[in-house]
Amino acid sequence: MQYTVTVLPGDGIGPDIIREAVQVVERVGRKFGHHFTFEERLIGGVAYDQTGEPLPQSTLNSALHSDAVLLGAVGGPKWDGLKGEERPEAALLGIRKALNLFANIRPAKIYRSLRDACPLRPDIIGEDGLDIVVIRELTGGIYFGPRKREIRDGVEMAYDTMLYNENEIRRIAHVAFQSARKRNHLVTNVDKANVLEVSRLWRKVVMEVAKEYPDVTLNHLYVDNAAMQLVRDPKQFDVIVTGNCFGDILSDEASQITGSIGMLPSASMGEGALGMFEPIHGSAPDIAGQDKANPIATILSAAMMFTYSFGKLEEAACIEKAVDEVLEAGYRTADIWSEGCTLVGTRQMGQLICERIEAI
Ligand SMILES: NC(=O)C1=CN([C@@H]2O[C@H](COP(=O)(O)OP(=O)(O)OC[C@H]3O[C@@H](n4cnc5c(N)ncnc54)[C@H](O)[C@@H]3O)[C@@H](O)[C@H]2O)C=CC1
Ligand SMILES: CC(C)CC(=O)C(=O)O
Ligand SMILES: [Mg+2]
Repeated sequence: MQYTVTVLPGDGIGPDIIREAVQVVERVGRKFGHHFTFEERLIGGVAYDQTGEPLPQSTLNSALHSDAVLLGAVGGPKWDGLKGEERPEAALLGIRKALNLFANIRPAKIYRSLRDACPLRPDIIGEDGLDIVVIRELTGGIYFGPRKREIRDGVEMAYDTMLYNENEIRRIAHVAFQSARKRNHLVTNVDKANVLEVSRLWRKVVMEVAKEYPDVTLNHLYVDNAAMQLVRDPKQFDVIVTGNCFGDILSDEASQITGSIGMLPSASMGEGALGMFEPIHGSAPDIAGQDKANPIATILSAAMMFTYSFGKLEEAACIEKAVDEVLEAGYRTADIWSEGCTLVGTRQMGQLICERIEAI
């Protein structure tokens, strides 16, 4: 097959990790007989520096006519002083909205070889490890509601608005229930319905959608309790469905259970096959350009691209198996390193995974 992929390295460690993910995609392409055209475009701080806007139209145009988008990360202290809409993060929100990628799928798995990197007691995780998925609504909620900063009566004030309509809630709820049907038939809805009106609507709509999935059990947790339960007993979860902000925070928390934020991939999908694939972490300016970043989250995001945008499950499984085998062989970037393992940099980790793909 022939695929066009828009590649958006972005800022900080973005170029470091994207370079490795692109090599992996090329290697899988050669192995399975696919041809890729990569269109590299600007996004984030680097785009602002070169064009005066963090999300140039040429980037959006490329994404819109591609089969998929592969993104590194955006942002960093260099751009922290910019106005809201000029900031690199605004570009990320903007491209998600422009492509209508409302469903952010964030799996959190513990690799057998990384049990030592999990900070929880071994009896909490048990022999069969952990495999949960956070389904985060991605184009609504407080990151997109009306906001303002102003001075009233000499006092500086600001507000953001958490806003959802029933259609936005219904479509993400369907994604969660359909996901649960392919997994362990359990959805945990996370909201703050004891306080927030928007959460009361959210919960009502999720309960309505649940009636269409009688084979799936639905639970509800308030987000503060959910944050606590994730580290107390993460195995009680299968699919977590939640809003944009809560999902952002809970998935970072879940990443620590798996060992490192450098391990967790994501897929952002809309109604069609076009998706954007990116690690859940940010641009990690503290380690950018130092060959220290873990590229696995981005490489696993590329695996999700094969599954969700191309429907190529064998190719995705090949990448996942290669990652597993490299970890089993004891190779670790610094964030997941432990005694007795071989410390490798970003490039070597990418290279090792490419070699395994060849060998599988
Ligand atoms: N999707 C995106 O592009 C996101 C961008 N950001 C932006 O990134 C910048 C930095 O944000 P932070 O809050 O520091 O979050 P971050 O996720 O970039 O970094 C948090 C910590 O995790 C480490 N880390 C992250 N990815 C890693 C990897 N692949 N390998 C090893 N260690 C890794 C970092 O070194 C840092 O200590 C900010 O400008 C923020 O707005 C934050 C989150 C998501
Ligand atoms: C701009 C932020 C919403 C990015 C982020 O933290 C994320 O999507 O995980
Ligand atoms: Mg985040």
